[in-house]
Amino acid sequence: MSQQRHGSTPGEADGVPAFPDLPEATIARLPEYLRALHHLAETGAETVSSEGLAAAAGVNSAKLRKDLSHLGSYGTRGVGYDVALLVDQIEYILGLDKNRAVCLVGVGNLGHALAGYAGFASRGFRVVALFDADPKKVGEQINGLTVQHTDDLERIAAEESIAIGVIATPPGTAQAVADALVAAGVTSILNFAPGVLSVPSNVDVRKVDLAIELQILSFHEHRKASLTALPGGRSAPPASGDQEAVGS
Ligand SMILES: NC(=O)c1ccc[n+]([C@@H]2O[C@H](COP(=O)([O-])OP(=O)(O)OC[C@H]3O[C@@H](n4cnc5c(N)ncnc54)[C@H](O)[C@@H]3O)[C@@H](O)[C@H]2O)c1
Repeated sequence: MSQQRHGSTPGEADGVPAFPDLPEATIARLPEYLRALHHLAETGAETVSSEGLAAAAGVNSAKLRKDLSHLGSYGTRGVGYDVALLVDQIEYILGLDKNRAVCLVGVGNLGHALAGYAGFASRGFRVVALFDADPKKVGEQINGLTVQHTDDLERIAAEESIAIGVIATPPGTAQAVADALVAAGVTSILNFAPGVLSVPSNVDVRKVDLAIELQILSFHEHRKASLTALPGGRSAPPASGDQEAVGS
């Protein structure tokens, strides 16, 4: 089966619905495929085999083929996947062609690092506003943006059509910040503060917690050490999916 041609809307051909209902795990892997594809495109590659792309993305090739089949992408036998076409398809599904406006709330240690990170723009996101509740932070310039007071969040969110809010405030204030973002019309939240946020059903929340990732790695360390300590010195087998992102 062949891939769709450039310029067509992904998902309209081959009986694939215009907007496929993707498993969460597939959605989580699409950005990895995209990163690998961008790298391949930079090196001049026009096509890539499923094995090559799977290796570059750090997943197994059967999983990759299944994921891409959800997009109606099957590659061409003996040729593989068209790199530029697959980039178009994945960017379309992820909505990255929209160049969405993002705001950041909480410009402390973490917030400074996030606000100064150039990688958001190169991956299709415009960080358009920075907010903090501390008057001493208001007015500070970071990466061409001026930190604004959270009192102005609702007005600026409307003016800038902000769709995604990033929370980098202390955990004790994260719920109030989430409430303010929701009241301002923000419907997606990336939360760096530890804890669970309560939001309406139309709002999507993703959380990032490096301490959880470290705890998972700690489990693997613990498991390896306990297996090595078994009588007979049995060595620990690799855990399945060791090389893949947690949650993929
Ligand atoms: N997810 C991760 O892996 C990870 C890593 C580091 C830190 N964190 C979390 O990120 C958050 C920020 O950490 P930090 O070290 O940058 O803290 P910080 O104290 O340096 O910065 C917090 C900022 O939030 C502001 N703030 C407080 N209440 C606010 C409110 N209601 N509205 C707007 N701004 C408000 C403060 O004025 C301050 O500028 C914490 O919740 C921390 O636990 C998460």
